[in-house]
Amino acid sequence: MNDSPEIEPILDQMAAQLRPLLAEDAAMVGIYTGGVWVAQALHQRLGLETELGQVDISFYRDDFTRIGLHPEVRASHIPFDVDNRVIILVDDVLHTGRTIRAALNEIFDYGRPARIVLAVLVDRDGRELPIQADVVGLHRRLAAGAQIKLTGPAPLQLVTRGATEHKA
Ligand SMILES: O=P(O)(O)OC[C@H]1O[C@H](OP(=O)(O)OP(=O)(O)O)[C@H](O)[C@@H]1O
Ligand SMILES: O=c1cc[nH]c(=O)[nH]1
Repeated sequence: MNDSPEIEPILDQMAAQLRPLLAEDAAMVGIYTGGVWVAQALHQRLGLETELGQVDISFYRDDFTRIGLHPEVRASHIPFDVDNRVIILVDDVLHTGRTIRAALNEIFDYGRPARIVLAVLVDRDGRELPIQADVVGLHRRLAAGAQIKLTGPAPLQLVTRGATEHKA
């Protein structure tokens, strides 16, 4: 079901919430795939000088040894020194929290940031780890089998698949 709200105003709102949290040398990292699209939009709105970083968390997944490698693994690229920096970590959907756990592990392999701020376009229910976002575009409560997916890169749209959404 394509029930996509307008994404551009949500991105504007997220950028406005992020602005006061930025230190002078703040940098941004997006998680492939959808998180990179959202990060590109926020990076541009915030006018960050540091080049956008991208991570593919496939090697850091906690089920990696069970399911193996996704056929389409992209190279992670963090083109700045993470030590002592404020890093804005961006993803499209926060669900169980396992992707964010993996991304944090990967970032810490590069160094020790001063702070990591988490921004997500959609915060849906179903957390399995104690991870919360600092900036959220929209909240969704979905039935267990349902999925909300960001399609893109242009236009960015949210598509809900599976069971019916029961509460916004
Ligand atoms: O909180 P979690 O339960 O970990 O789920 C959230 C992740 O699920 C989706 O990624 P997916 O693995 O589908 O990859 P994609 O971004 O390439 O579609 C989404 O983009 C988030 O990264
Ligand atoms: O609904 C969901 C859950 C996990 N990942 C998504 O992209 N959507």
